[in-house]
Amino acid sequence: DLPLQYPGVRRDESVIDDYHGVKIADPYRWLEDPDSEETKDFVQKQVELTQSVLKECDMRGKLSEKITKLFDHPRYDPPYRQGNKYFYSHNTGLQAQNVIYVQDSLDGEPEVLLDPNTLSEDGTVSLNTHSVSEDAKYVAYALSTSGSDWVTIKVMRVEDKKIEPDTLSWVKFSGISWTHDNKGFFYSRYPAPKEGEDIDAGTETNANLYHEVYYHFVGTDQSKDILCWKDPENPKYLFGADVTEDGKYIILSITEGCDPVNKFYYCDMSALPHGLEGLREKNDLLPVLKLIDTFDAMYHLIANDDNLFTFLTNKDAPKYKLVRVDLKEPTVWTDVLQEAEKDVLESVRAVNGSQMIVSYLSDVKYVLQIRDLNSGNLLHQLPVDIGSVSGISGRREDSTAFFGFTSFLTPGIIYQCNLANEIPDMKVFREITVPGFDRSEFQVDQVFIPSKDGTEIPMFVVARKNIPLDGSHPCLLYGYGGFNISITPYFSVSRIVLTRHLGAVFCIANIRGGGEYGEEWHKSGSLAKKQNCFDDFISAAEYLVSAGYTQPSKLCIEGGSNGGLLVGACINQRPDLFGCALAHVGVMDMLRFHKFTIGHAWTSDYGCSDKEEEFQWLIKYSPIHNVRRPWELHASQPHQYPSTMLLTADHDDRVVPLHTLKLLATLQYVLSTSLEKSPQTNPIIGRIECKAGHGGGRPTQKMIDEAADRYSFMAKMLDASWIE
Ligand SMILES: O=C(NCC(=O)N1CCC[C@H]1C(=O)O)OCc1ccccc1
Repeated sequence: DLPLQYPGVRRDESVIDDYHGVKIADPYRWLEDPDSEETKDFVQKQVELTQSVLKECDMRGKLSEKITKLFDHPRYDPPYRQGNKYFYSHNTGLQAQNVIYVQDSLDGEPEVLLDPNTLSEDGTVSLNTHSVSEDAKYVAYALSTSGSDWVTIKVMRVEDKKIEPDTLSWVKFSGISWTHDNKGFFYSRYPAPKEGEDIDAGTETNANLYHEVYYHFVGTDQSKDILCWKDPENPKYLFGADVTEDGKYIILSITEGCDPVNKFYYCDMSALPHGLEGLREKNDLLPVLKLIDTFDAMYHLIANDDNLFTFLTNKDAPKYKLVRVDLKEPTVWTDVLQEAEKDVLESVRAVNGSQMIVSYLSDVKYVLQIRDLNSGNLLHQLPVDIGSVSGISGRREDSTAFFGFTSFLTPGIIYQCNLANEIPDMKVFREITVPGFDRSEFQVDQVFIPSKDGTEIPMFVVARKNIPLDGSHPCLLYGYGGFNISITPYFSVSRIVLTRHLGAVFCIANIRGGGEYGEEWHKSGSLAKKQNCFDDFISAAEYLVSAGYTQPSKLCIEGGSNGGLLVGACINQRPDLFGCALAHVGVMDMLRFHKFTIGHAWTSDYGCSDKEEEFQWLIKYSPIHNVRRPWELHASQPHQYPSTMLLTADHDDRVVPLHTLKLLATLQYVLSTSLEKSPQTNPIIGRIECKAGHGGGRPTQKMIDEAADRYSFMAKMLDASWIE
């Protein structure tokens, strides 16, 4: 087939930056302005080009139908108790957004409490977070529009569902934490942008700086909120304020990036002679005590008994451990639960008086235990399959805990764990079933493959049972590799459809940079060692070919955000190894990412081009700076780039769309010139969604439409055939 005709795009050769003496051109700098007519025109032309390619992807209809059908099953999150009521999130199947229900008891008649579907015609208003007051009289909730990170907090009375006038704006990266007098809650926000209300929040790119903590009194105007914390000397800092489970302390966690490290300040509420109102009169900040005032480790409060505080930490423990301190003797720390030999202490939930539910990550699978909170001693092992545990709910005053379980072939099970008995009994509280899904048709394997430097990389392989390893199967290899995030088994409707109807092999490579083996694993895939992520992913791809699962022309790589960077870097480094590449909302300009919205927080994994040594790391793999005509890469056997779809959305203010637009323009330009030497017939296209963001809060129909687009593109490019 003929090479695609790409839109002619202006290159401004006059934009040359000087990085520590190295001149770097940035001809598509003008694409960084989302509001310019020229950028809008660029986007429009790319949307039209992509539509013309998708029209030829004839599996789109069938994929959309199968994904819709399989997705149309009831889904629940584990319930949690607050006051004398229970709350849970539920979706009947195809609702745009999940709905929050309230019950008077676990088997009481559920009532709709918060239904975001009533807040917009197209389902683009989503519930970002919510928090019920201690007495369950109020629920405060944060709404996001079009998937932006900006949220507006509202308050509703639980009893009669009356929405209070309270409206809190310019909230971002915020929790909601109520004081136990139920008068109000702490939240975090940024100063209102100087251009005021008229921006289309989520489409702007300016940096988020000067985070602040406020306290809001229910029934008052936001202008009356109490400023509790800010730090103008450190504009990058992010703050989170929480009230302890006993209601006695306000804790303030301070981070300056995405590393698992934080400062930990606290304030004994009884030390506030006139309560929080007192702060307003004196125009003071919260009178905190600084327990931890460095960023050399993470301190996550698990429980306190008055001034005895128990923390989950990675201090001298890259696989995490539990420590305890008496606030009255802040230099004396004792170990409650030592760092494990191999497993990562992933989460701890204090429940049932002085017990705790402890979850470990063991070779990327969850292990669940009940331990004694005071001694750390093991009490019981809870039997869970290979998969992921989520949403552990339960408190110290509860003897019942709930948690969710999911895996590649398990849509979802909610377990109820009664801890009152000597032997805790785990029973199925709810099981999600998916009509038309027969798990016996599939199998899941976990393999460990050597990377370039010999490091063993775990990889999950999901396929139909007993496929012949004859290299004939379309294969989708997914990866992330950063920010201490572990990609553990989860039920994915779209991947099940691909495995069932295209005979695809779906693989997740747990490459370095993630949290799968703790902080060492994270660090060995970041900063100067970021190339390890790409080497690991390339090794995983080579294994899938050499083991006979697939062949390069049938291999598709996929990743989102930091995983989009992974895909962008890998097609530059090994264009010969893949037949297709799908990069969602990728970080593609590694020299400028820190200038936009919250990008400055990612220097903890990437470094920053403002520093010479770090510039040298970044320029070597930055996707937009390393696009080469394959002939330049391998004159002997020039291999064109894989068919590539870059995806982004206009309200993505986590990873701003300019990254994707600049890479799209660069690829289309470089790969469509000197075709005689480096033929490029594989299409390079962009899918640019409107009224959508980084991914969170996307309504069901938009998720299905995007999956149908990208996987029908993949099916076409891998020349896959449909299996009824
Ligand atoms: O930026 C992130 N998270 C990292 C993130 O979203 N990243 C990191 C790289 C690109 C993108 C992604 O992979 O989703 O979240 C905002 C935040 C909140 C509180 C403290 C620090 C930061």
